[in-house]
Amino acid sequence: MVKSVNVAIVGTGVVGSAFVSQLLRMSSSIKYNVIYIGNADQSLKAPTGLSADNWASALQSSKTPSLSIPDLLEFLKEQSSITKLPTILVDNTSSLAIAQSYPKFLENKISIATPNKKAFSDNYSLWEQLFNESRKKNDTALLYHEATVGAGLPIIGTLNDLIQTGDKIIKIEGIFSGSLSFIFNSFSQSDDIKFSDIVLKAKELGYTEPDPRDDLGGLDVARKVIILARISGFGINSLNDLDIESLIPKELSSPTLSTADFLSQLPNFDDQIKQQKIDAANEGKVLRFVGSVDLVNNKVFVGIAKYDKSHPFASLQGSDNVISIQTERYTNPLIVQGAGAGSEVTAAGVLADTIKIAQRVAV
Ligand SMILES: NC(=O)C1=CN([C@@H]2O[C@H](COP(=O)(O)OP(=O)(O)OC[C@H]3O[C@@H](n4cnc5c(N)ncnc54)[C@H](OP(=O)(O)O)[C@@H]3O)[C@@H](O)[C@H]2O)C=CC1
Ligand SMILES: N[C@@H](CC=O)C(=O)O
Ligand code: NA
Repeated sequence: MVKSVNVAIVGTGVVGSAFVSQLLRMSSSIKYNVIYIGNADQSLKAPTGLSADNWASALQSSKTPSLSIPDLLEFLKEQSSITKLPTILVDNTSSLAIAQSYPKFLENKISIATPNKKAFSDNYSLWEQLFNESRKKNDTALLYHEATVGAGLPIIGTLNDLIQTGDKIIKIEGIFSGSLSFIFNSFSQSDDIKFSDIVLKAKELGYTEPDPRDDLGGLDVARKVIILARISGFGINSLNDLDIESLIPKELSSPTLSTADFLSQLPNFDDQIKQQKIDAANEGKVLRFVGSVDLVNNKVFVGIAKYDKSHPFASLQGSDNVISIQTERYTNPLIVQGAGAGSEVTAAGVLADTIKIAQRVAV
């Protein structure tokens, strides 16, 4: 008999759209029953006849408003009970409110796959609720978040495997931001290119967070570093505990400045960052935005560093991430490298998690 599972998707932006299309195109021995697709405004509830080609126009013309979080939970419980199938919630938003509601969904036997970093890098109390002993033993509701670090690259699964098999993590370091990688790689390749133009290009290509200041301010890298530290047993309490180096000019750091105003004023500061690049080049070096977690001394670093042109971090391409994991067994670090942002690779990471969950819960 064919096994089935319900899938509810929130967020249909860069990652969410690619996710829905990949899911609806995928051939699989498990049947994925899409019961909800919603963005901030509209939704499709219990849709029928969806395909990779028609779902976006169906959603765009839908008159059904998106459900609030409590209403979504009730709707998913009701659908699980009508269809007698387990449900997977795929959160493709960057919403903190949705992230904070994961414990409620999990308590109600709804599994979650997500690239949203907020639940895992916010206050430690939420992390504890999600990964405490009784949650670990609960195999009716699973929580997978591979795409929260390195997008689709196998980082979190690899780290969990190393730890569960008894290895001890010594140091994790690398380039964790696809957008900053793209920005710095492009920036170091030409003298004519303007910093603000590359930032716009990274946004157009879907590499940045919904607000690119989350990338430029180092917050996105800090969130990834916190996630890796916590998985490795270093329970950083909150983002406030980290010193984060920022690329946002002080003059544009007001939280009341809109994203559009920030982007339109950024060109005024192109010369400032260009000077940093020239200073590094005069030393024969390039600038890179890096993160590291030292698990021997319980120290983290999030900021700009200078590398020799011959260093592997200096020769990255496009939006590549490179993550080096040094452990007791891997004294020469284990290295994962590849695209660390972008719609297709990230959606594939979320879809792979959805499949892993479905393989365990589908009936
Ligand atoms: N882009 C990338 O390369 C990567 C992204 N990620 C993570 O993936 C997530 C999505 O990123 P991305 O697709 O780029 O972001 P986008 O801004 O393109 O998409 C976000 C989507 O979430 C929807 N949304 C926002 N708030 C709510 C809400 N309260 N309820 C329902 N829907 C909501 C938005 O709705 P609307 O369309 O109506 O505005 C939009 O469809 C983020 O958490 C990001 O950090 C992780 C790895 C890589
Ligand atoms: N904005 C992020 C997207 C993936 O997490 C990045 O630039 O890496
Ligand atoms: Na990943």
